[in-house]
Amino acid sequence: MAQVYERVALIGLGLIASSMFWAMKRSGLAGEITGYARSAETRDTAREIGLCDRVCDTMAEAVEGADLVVLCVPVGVMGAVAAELAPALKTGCTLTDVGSVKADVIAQVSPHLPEGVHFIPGHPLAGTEHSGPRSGFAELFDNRWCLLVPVEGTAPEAVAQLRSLWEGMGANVEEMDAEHHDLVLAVTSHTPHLIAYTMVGVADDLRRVTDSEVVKYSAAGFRDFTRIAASDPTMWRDVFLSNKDATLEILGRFTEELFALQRAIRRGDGDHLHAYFTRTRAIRRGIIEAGQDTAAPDFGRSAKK
Ligand SMILES: NC(=O)c1ccc[n+]([C@@H]2O[C@H](COP(=O)([O-])OP(=O)(O)OC[C@H]3O[C@@H](n4cnc5c(N)ncnc54)[C@H](O)[C@@H]3O)[C@@H](O)[C@H]2O)c1
Ligand SMILES: O=C(O)C(=O)C[C@]1(C(=O)O)C=C[C@@H](O)C=C1
Repeated sequence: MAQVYERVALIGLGLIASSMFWAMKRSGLAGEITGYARSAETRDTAREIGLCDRVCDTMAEAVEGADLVVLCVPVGVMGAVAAELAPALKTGCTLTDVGSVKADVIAQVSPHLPEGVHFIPGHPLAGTEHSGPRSGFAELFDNRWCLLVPVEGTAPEAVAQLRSLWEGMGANVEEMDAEHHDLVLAVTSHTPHLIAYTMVGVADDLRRVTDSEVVKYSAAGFRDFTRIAASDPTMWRDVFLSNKDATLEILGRFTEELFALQRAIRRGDGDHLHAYFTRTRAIRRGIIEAGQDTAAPDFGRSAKK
């Protein structure tokens, strides 16, 4: 595949940045890829494992001369990071991010950007419960969605170039507006994570009553919850604070449905339960038929942590 950008800078060297690096290298999508991480330990690890062509000790050095700069940090610090690197951005470059929330990131980052920089927020719908520079892999984005959220007036050529990069990394690209993105993700990703965190917390409380039986007899459904609830605490704290309104809206609806199911159980209303589960089963089948069963490919990584 042809090169899409001559110079790319990755800011924050965790799961998503490292996966982008390996995916770009797999298909020769970038000439030189520089990287910056806040901690010296992460920079040392990156150098040790060959993550990035050049690992820089300052953000300005990493960004200097880059045609594409990708913010791969938790959503709560996007604004501060953008403010720090803005003076070093090359005129005409594209700045994007991979954050899980879009409206708040746009509000944080936009005020810091100089004229002549194309800001195109993005979000790959792909991840795992692992984090850090060693957790990335080239196949992470294969056949996954990447949502781009261009702000009004963005040059179409800049959007097309970023789209080519994501397609080259294996993703299917769609454009969406920020508010819609945040509501959809509150339903499909953010609230499910909160429910998983809660369920594992409840089981942990119960463990005190049942000794270690929760772990010993953990069934497949609960184990899936524990995988999700093992996700990075900083990332997810920021997601909920950042996507507050949409998450609260979906949680409100969730609570209403939960109460209705609770009442059906108390009243012995099997018809209600059966009809509800029949409806949800059809949704799962629809996802599989559409080829969107999003179980993350493991590639042996679960053994790594
Ligand atoms: N993990 C997922 O499943 C997933 C999927 C899609 C998008 N995202 C989004 O991608 C972004 C990165 O997530 P990740 O999973 O790669 O996280 P990660 O924890 O693996 O990596 C985050 C990196 O950001 C660095 N960082 C943290 N605070 C910083 C600061 N103030 N200044 C500079 N660097 C800082 C960390 O040191 C780390 O290197 C987040 O915004 C997240 O919402 C995550
Ligand atoms: O597979 C996982 O572990 C994920 O949680 C990935 C997942 C999600 O599907 O909810 C998590 C957050 C992102 O912003 C995008 C993807």
